[in-house]
Amino acid sequence: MTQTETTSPALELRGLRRQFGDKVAVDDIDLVVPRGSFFGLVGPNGAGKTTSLSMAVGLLRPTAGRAMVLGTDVWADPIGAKTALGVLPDGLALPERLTGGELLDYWGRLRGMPRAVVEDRAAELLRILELDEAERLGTVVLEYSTGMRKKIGLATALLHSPRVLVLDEPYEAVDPVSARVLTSILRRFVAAGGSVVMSSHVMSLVEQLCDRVAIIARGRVLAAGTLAEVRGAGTLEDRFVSLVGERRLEEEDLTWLGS
Ligand SMILES: Nc1ncnc2c1ncn2[C@@H]1O[C@H](COP(=O)(O)OP(=O)(O)OP(=O)(O)O)[C@@H](O)[C@H]1O
Repeated sequence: MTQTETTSPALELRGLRRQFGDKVAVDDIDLVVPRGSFFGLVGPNGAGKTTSLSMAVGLLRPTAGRAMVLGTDVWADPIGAKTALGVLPDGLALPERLTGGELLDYWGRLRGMPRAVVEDRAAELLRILELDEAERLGTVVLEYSTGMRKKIGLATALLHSPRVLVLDEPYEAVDPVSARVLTSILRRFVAAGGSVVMSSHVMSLVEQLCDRVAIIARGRVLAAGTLAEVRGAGTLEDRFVSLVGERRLEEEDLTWLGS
């Protein structure tokens, strides 16, 4: 490990910006995720969470700004940064005609991992994430349910034992039993010195898991800091709604529904 890696934040976003035509999806975001944190990124639909995370991990080129993983610039040294990263992107495009085990084998080889290590870890991940039955039946990813796809995506993120995990809505579509397993995995990962950045719409989950939070809306950071700093005296949901603004259904809205 280099000096920079031991002292730099897990993730650092500086002036990160992304435009799609005239639309500013991410508007000069600055965020620092200290090493060893469990960081939650929350915001309403279309806030810019996926766009920010995609730029942070080298999947989407920023219009401006920088993203650093353990001090390594993601865009200047993509291989260096990606070695340290485990990523669960939004809508992960997976090779559909492979079984989960074959997919992990392929992924491990892409990362240059020894075959035996990949085999052992893949078998363990499939068992722990309860994908082993599908594997035994030869189910290919094309036939996976939404939650199963999420789980095999998580397995690919974990396979090479990264130091920073960046997960876009990892709990979405995952059943409660598997969600508990995932929580144990992530907590153990952080306890062992890893760092997690995850986006979620489930405030209670973020409150339960994360020690640091950022609330973003319309491509800007509205609040960031420790969970206690961000939520203040109320709940995270209270703070979220007060910053983002509440929308109510008026009496005259949708009167045609159910009439
Ligand atoms: N490829 C694209 N082309 C044009 N606009 C885009 C593109 N990707 C994202 N956007 C826009 O950028 C904004 C931010 O989108 P983004 O997917 O980052 O939001 P999000 O916070 O992840 O939302 P959600 O919670 O609904 O997943 C939205 O207005 C979206 O329409």
